[in-house]
Amino acid sequence: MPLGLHRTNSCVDIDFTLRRKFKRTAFRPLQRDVIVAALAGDDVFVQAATGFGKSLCFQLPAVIDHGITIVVSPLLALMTDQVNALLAADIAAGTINGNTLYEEKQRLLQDLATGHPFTRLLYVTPEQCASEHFRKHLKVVYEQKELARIAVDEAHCISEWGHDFRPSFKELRWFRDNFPEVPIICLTATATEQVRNDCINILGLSPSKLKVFTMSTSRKNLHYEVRFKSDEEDHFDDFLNWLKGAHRRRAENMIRRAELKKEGKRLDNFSGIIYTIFRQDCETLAARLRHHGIGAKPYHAGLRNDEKNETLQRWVNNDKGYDVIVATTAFGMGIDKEDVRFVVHWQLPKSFEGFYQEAGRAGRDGKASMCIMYYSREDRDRAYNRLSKDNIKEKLNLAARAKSLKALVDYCEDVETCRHRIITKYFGETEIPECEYACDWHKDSAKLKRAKQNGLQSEEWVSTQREMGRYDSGYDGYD
Ligand SMILES: Nc1ncnc2c1ncn2[C@@H]1O[C@H](COP(=O)(O)OP(=O)(O)OP(=O)(O)O)[C@@H](O)[C@H]1O
Repeated sequence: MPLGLHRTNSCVDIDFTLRRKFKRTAFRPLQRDVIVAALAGDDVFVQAATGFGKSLCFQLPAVIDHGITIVVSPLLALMTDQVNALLAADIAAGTINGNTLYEEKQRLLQDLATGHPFTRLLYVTPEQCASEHFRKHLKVVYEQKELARIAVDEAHCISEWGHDFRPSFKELRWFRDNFPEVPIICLTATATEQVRNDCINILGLSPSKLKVFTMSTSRKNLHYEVRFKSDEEDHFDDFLNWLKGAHRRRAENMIRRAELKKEGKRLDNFSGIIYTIFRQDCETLAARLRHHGIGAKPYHAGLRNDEKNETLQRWVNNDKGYDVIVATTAFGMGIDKEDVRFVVHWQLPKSFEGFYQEAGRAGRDGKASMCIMYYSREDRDRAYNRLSKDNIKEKLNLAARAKSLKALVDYCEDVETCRHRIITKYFGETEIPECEYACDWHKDSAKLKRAKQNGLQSEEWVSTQREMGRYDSGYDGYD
């Protein structure tokens, strides 16, 4: 007899659980269908925009179903954040990762060893899943028919064609090989068709029982804009003017003013993230902004853990002095702060998907938010340069990464197309996304063309400078 669970759930429970446990009044489009498929025991592949609400797609079934759900994620911040939120909702959840205290880890392992765990959702890293000790415990749970489901978050990490390939994700195939009846749900915001196929094949999702849900990657409340620059000028003033302008407009808008007052919010609490590539930029840029009265703080891997935690917490709480975080890549992934009003890329990031995910930290409450990319041809060349150096170190998926970077450069250089359209097309969508003046091209295409003409150095100038060795890569490693 197969060791899978006997499923007797009825859809009637779903709305009740949504309201009672998750304190939400209605599902977002397709969330219900995903949850119904998961509860029916199907394998599920979900691709949906950043901020769509993918977590609910495995959390709600985990609460309804009998047994434990193992959630595999590469993002430590996400695990802690989600576990805390679940515990606050009185749902038994835990995480085992590199930061878990010894006692807590032992408690969770003992819970598994009973075969009938009390924990409903256990968040683990892919590395943890590869440990023999952990696997032994999971087998006990499986034999007791208490292993409800495996959820693989950020599933694109499985594919060598993904922007964030992690070899440890490939080992997750072990679940299907050892627990063939236990359904798997995998979720991502960023998968091209190739990445999607890789996820399905590598995890061994069964074609006969697989439900694929792909939703548009489009986020219509995000306003995308590219601002052109060159090495010859500092774009700090351009950004400062934009930010001060946003503060001013808030102050002048009587209705908004009254709303903020009622909510007890500061006028200058215009929360945002600036992504930079270099640690040094985080420090200097944050200091320059502070000098101009902006509450800005740096965040990078060179800071102490307690400093980073304090900065993150105070930014999430909207404390004065913590409005803008100047961070190296990947800051905020897994942090569910809903009122981020802008995300700025100070330089060209290293992949299209990385750009999309980082920009996607903005406007998770559905309100209009800005995503500004500062682009120069010198930055473009430096990005290609770093790519080749990274590859010397890692020897990993160079072709995929070069393709992704090229797509991002094309996005920046394109002054003939809606930005939302470029993004959805990259992810293989054919439908034209809605864009109501939510990109620089739709707002004023002639102005955009002029800005490119005036703002970028010509290719000839860039190549001459390169040949003369006038700029180096400034590269000291990503965080
Ligand atoms: N049905 C719903 N009604 C209201 N809010 C919801 C609903 N579903 C999810 N949310 C909220 O939406 C926010 C985003 O959800 P979640 O963190 O799961 O996004 P995500 O799809 O994983 O995005 P990302 O890929 O960017 O991490 C959360 O605050 C979550 O509580």
